[in-house]
Amino acid sequence: RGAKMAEEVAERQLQLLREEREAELAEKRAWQENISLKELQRRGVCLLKLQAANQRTGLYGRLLVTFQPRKCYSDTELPYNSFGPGDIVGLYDSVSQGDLLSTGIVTRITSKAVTVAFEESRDGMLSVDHESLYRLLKLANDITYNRIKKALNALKQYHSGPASDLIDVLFFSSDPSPSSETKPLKLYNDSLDASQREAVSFSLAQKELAIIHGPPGTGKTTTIVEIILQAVQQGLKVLCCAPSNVAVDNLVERLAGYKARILRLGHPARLLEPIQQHSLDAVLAHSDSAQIVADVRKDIDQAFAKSKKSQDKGERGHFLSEIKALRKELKEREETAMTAALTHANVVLATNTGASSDGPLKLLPESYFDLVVIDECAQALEASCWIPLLKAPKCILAGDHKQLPPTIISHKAAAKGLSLSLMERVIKRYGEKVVKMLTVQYRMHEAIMQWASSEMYGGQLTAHPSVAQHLLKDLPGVTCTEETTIPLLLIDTAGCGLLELEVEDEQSKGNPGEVQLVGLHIKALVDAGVKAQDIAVVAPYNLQVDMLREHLCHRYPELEIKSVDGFQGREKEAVILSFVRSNKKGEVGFLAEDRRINVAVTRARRHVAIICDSCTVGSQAFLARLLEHFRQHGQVRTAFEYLDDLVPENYSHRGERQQSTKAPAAPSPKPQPAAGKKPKAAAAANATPQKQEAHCSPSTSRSGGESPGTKGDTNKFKAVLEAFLESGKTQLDFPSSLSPHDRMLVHLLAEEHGLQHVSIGEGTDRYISVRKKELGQTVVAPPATPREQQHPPQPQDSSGEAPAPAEPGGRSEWSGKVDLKRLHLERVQREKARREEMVKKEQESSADNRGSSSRKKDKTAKTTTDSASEEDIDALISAAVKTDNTCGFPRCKASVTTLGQFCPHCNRRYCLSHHIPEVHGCGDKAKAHARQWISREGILYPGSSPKERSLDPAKRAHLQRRLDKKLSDLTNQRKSKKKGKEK
Ligand SMILES: Nc1ncnc2c1ncn2[C@@H]1O[C@H](COP(=O)(O)OP(=O)(O)OP(=O)(O)O)[C@@H](O)[C@H]1O
Ligand SMILES: [Zn+2]
Ligand SMILES: [Zn+2]
Repeated sequence: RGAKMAEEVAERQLQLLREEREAELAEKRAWQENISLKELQRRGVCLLKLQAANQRTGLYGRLLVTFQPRKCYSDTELPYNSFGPGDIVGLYDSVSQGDLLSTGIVTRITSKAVTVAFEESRDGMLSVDHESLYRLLKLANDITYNRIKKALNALKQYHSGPASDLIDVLFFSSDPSPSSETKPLKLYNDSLDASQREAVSFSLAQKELAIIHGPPGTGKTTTIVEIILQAVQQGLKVLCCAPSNVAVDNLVERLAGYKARILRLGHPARLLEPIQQHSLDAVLAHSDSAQIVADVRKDIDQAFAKSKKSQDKGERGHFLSEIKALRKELKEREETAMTAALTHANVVLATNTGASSDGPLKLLPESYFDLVVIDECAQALEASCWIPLLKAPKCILAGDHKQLPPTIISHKAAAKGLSLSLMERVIKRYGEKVVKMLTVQYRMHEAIMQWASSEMYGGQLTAHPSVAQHLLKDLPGVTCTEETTIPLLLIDTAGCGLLELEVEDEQSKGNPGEVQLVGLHIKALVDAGVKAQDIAVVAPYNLQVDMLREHLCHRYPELEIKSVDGFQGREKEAVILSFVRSNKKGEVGFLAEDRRINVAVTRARRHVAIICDSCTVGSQAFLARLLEHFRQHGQVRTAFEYLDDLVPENYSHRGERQQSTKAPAAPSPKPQPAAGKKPKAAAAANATPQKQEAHCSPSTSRSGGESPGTKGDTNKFKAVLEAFLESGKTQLDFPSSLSPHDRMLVHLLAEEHGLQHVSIGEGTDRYISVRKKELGQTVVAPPATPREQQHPPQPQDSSGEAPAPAEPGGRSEWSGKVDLKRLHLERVQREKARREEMVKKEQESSADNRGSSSRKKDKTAKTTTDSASEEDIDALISAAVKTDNTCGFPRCKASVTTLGQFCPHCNRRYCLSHHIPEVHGCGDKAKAHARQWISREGILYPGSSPKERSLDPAKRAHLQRRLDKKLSDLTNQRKSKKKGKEK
């Protein structure tokens, strides 16, 4: 029955592969026909204008030619390309129109040269001269296809052989045999954790099949290496494969560290010595017969050179037949040496296709191997796994089927099951019986891991203590900033009008606004000392990847910018994700694949920043939960904080209009059609809270010019509020369908009209409620929403003197002028001052050692205790001002009588270089305040600071005064700065 099933599956796989092959060929054809060579080069699949730098004879008598860019300049590098070892390329004459000279395999690629191995062509010798220009084009890889096809045909006809029992188990015709008893193991690596140890002994004890499920960072390779070493110890011969050269090299490198006798077949992707020395080429070069083989090759090269020089046809023919004879001799000698190398090794490593029987493995007997190990099995086509699987009675599959499956060009073939990996197929059937999952991860900060764990891995992951709390700030050379001390950051563009580009192609989406935000966040990280090489920018769409590269590559050459799919298997200290999608329909396209998001997030070790439109992206439940996780456990910022020229006129009233002619290359969103706005205004007029999907059509305009939609909204809300003021009602609830931006408008207008307002409810249920103020009384938020805060605006004189007592219910003077942009500016300033301070501190510290600063220290200490005990803040301030007219910062002697700034958090005055809260130690308080404030604006969700609880009214008023004071100070500061600029 197993044979029957195997036959069916093999037949079906063959059919799907044919479809896939067709799709691949069609794609390559389309490239060649419709796309210019330049464009192909830009896409990395073509290299133009190459010169042959050198040629020699390699393994199997193949001609190895190294190509370099034309030597116009001394130090030319190859352009960006996606060529890799094992790729099939076509060699073309650069001048003539597309003459295919030969096809070959890339064997090596560096930044400056690519080496291609050309098979012996039927009609004699390929001749490459050193003057002409050539181009290389990646071709559909028919070697891979043919090898897979061959393996499937072999599977179809498999009657008896080493893999018979395994085939039965993998096609469910017989259950896995009970596992054997094993002695306790003596581990090679005794730092393995419990789950890894369990996986090792389980794998060794199983008869036919074991699966190791290794979630991100759980040491899957570490575990496999131990299993292989143990198997070798037991005298087994192991064939170890993976779908990609990179994954194979990874195993080679790790096994080499244990001095195992290993042999790497095929073309290592990496040129590192520890890997190269185990390649078949290198092993043969060191073998006994190496000298003879080398001599024969030299003879071939000489005969070849002579044949080229010779004019006489007969003479040339003579050389060519000599070469033929020499090649035959070479082949025999090489095969003898290869067989010796293969049998000497205990572990043979190759890609799945590299394990094909048309390669060196044909030299070994059929039942040679005892165990096949396939790493990254969830990323391999099942069909490709059958190439190695037919060679042994037992297999161990390792991988993570919760990450992305193999890339498949034909959507149809994928849908019909081609993308279902062997690993997933078998797990679906046998489950626990054959799987062990690794559960301790050594990569991510706990907060990053937690989401992936609960969404994808049944909540079973734990973070190893060595990584559980690690942050960017813990890296050498990185200073503490807001950005380097948080593992999760969500930069939300909801309501900011940063729409995705309108491109027809579902595959290529871009978002210039997000590109900008990525750039700003990178700058913040790099300024804090994070190395660009420790940062990755990951986007799900290639167009966005291109745009990000264009914008960022020259500034940060070390920065890696990749698609999610291209970053699988990798990790970085900091990962910035640009989700791209921002549209009214809530379309998320590619993002709807949970596994893609899982991969994207779990690349990060210490910091993940997601830049997205929470409105669009949040329309998908899985993504909504991701964003919610960030709100709960991370920090949330709005894009308004970053982009100065994004703040539309309505956010900053009275002549503070942004003249943002310097707006970056971004699509100017089309003005919203008035009709689209009507329902919202009508809903607002109805003024009944409705539970419906948050309506979040981006209603702001990037341009500083007229934005009819926004203006219209302002006027409508204004009218609604004015009607309410004249009515006898005391409370007006706006519907929850208002976008965050609209809530903000209402907020600002309410302030202008001296109305109190609260935002109530969570997420999409959130709505804003406006109330008339009763003099001398504070309206308290409904008890159901303890986190909510009113925003009673307090007028403050802004002279920098001690603040006047609060006047509840007074009309706000500054309300309209406050905007989120200010919070951003504030933060920028804080960070700047903080850095300057660090430098200064270093300089001061030496001087301090001898100087007597004790007098000053006493004073500071006194003020601290005062501030801690005093309740009457105003009294305290005047006292402090009287007793101390030098800066409150330890060791600073600057006078603050005229130029000081008051810190509302610690109630002290500081000189201009120390007044920033972060500089003198009030950073956390200031941050909490800023966040709270954003939350209250309704532009963001209140989850950003979950610890903030409802305060009693007195304390709240007190805090409010401090905040107000700070903000008015900042306003003044900005005003004076502006004046300064104008001069
Ligand atoms: N038992 C362990 N104790 C300490 N560190 C470990 C342990 N196991 C793995 N690690 C560390 O975790 C990191 C990832 O391990 P490894 O390279 O084996 O995983 P991988 O399988 O390549 O990655 P992934 O699990 O993401 O596929 C490495 O830095 C490794 O040193
Ligand atoms: Zn302070
Ligand atoms: Zn100072």
